[in-house]
Amino acid sequence: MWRHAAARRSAQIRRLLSTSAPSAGAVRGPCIVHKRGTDILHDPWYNKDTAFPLTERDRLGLRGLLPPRVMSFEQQYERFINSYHSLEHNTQGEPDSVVSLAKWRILNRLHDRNETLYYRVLIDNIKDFAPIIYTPTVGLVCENYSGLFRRPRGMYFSAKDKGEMMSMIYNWPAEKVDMIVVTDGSRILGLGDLGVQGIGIPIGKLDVYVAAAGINPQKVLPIMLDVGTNNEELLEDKLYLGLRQPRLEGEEYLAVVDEFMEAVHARWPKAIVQFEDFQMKWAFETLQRYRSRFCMFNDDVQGTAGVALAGLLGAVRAQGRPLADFTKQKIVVVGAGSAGIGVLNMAKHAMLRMPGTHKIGELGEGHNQFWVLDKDGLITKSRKDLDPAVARFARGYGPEEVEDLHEGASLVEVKKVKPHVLLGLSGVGGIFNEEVLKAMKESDSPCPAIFAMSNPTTKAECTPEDVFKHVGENAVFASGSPFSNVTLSNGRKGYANQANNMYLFPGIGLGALLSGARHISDGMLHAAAECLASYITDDAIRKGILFPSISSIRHITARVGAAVARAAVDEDLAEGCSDLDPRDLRSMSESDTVDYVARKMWYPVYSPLVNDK
Ligand SMILES: NC(=O)C1=CN([C@@H]2O[C@H](COP(=O)(O)OP(=O)(O)OC[C@H]3O[C@@H](n4cnc5c(N)ncnc54)[C@H](O)[C@@H]3O)[C@@H](O)[C@H]2O)C=CC1
Ligand SMILES: CC(=O)C(=O)O
Ligand SMILES: [Mg+2]
Repeated sequence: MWRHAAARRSAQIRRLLSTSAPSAGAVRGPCIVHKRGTDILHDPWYNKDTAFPLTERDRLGLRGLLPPRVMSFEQQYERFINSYHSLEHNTQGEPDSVVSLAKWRILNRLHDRNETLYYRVLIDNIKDFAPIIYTPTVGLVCENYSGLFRRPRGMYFSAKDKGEMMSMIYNWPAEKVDMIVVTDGSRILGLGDLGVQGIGIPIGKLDVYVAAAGINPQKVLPIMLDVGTNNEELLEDKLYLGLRQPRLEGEEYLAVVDEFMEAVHARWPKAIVQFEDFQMKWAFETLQRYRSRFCMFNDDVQGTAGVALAGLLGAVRAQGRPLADFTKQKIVVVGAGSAGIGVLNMAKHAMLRMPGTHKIGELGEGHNQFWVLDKDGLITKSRKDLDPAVARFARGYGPEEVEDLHEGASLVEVKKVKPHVLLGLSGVGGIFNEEVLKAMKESDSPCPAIFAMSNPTTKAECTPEDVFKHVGENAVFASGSPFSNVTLSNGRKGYANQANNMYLFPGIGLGALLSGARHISDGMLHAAAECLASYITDDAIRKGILFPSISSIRHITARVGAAVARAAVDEDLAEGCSDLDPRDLRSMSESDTVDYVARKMWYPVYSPLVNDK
């Protein structure tokens, strides 16, 4: 009996692994369009521009609406890339912001016109285009969004829509939505409150979801919750497109978010909701409020934490030490906001469960390898009105502390600690100045790690050039936004790693989706972080490479997604999805799970819009 069930299950797994392989025809399915003529040309999902074959032109009422020559997808692709390169050539010498916005416009126009071509060029050139659709350019786009706005993308729920959201959600045209990224615009990257203009962030994050996790773009939904803004400049700007009122606070604010979450859940109960760029108090409050009721996570708190943990473990390996020595690393974290506290919590948790720690939990709550600073300097227990989330990491400065430090000590004073790692999530550009970096020369690590994780580029705590010059060529470096590698004095490369939550959030979302997780647990998030940490080889680490290249993002995401899905199964949180029973997932080997996840990824190809016969 048992043997029959096992045989049936392995046959089912073979079927899953063989039938869902991406191939030109299978990827989009035989979608037969009901639209005709210009309605098709104006629908970016169906539009093929000059690549409509003659049969489709005849049968879909397109004859005469296009120039006569039929171009191939490859020719269209080449034409776009050539025009992109011409734009690069023609804007040489212009200020960076002008060039970046021009690049964003040309990509955005393609996105509006032809999604298949757009996502193909994005996937194939992710390393070059990520800085345009994502950080840093997306920050510039948000800052200028009211002026750049041409046509809407995603949905907008405002404080004025109270009581209407349950019906409004049905205005979204797609029947199924898998992935939602929502913001209230209150802390956009390190740029502060940008109100409704923050919609650029959910759009950019979901583009990364499509490119990295192969989420079908018809099933993603960027959302702005416009509860007002406290940005005076925007409130006075006549062109500002959001509500011109101060932000809702307290229960009024939560009532809007509650209603939105209920509406989403009512229409798409299995959709994953990613909270993005909420100011700290609401980031934590909403996470606690919703995480066990809905399948949601906060990327800034939880995604960032996993990426930083992978970097911190990489820094231990770079020193040639065993991973268990992580518990002895001295880590200075600058910024005690949603991201900084998220990182501290996860790193602390990882220390407590480090293999090699003789007894799980032997380090105990009192074990504190962290020195945390915020805008008022070093945080100690004598700080008044300390948020309980931060209090866990406050230094006591009782007799057990060796360094002569005090409440509010500056970053330069904290050098007495001789930290192994200096990690910035402060949103303050250049705060790791020459003096601070030179102090890191005294680090107890043979290769001090400097993580300047704030975004966008202007807010990075320092540059890789500064690090290799002032800390030394033995340092390792990572930043939230991309920088170029540096040529060191001996001709070697000084690696400018990118430590951005884009390495994890697509896999967290995809793993949760494919496993049909009821909610996203700490175990699933740890599995994601550990998977990323183990992706890099010892050889690469020795060279100072702590994170893989963004070019491998699909491969990384397949692995992370599989790790997350398997963790969901282990914790009995997986309910499966359309073609997958959680028991199938349980019987898959690790590599079969990775294959399965990779095969479920959407890949952009033109599919036939009419039946052959
Ligand atoms: N690389 C990545 O993947 C991610 C990067 N970030 C970046 O991290 C930054 C912070 O984000 P959140 O924590 O959400 O913001 P937040 O506003 O919640 O926290 C900022 C923290 O920095 C502190 N701070 C401000 N000025 C300071 C100074 N001069 N010295 C020391 N600390 C100072 C504040 O007191 C606060 O504790 C942003 O720039 C954001 O773009 C956030 C998430 C992911
Ligand atoms: C990367 C990201 O999520 C942030 O800077 O907020
Ligand atoms: Mg963010």
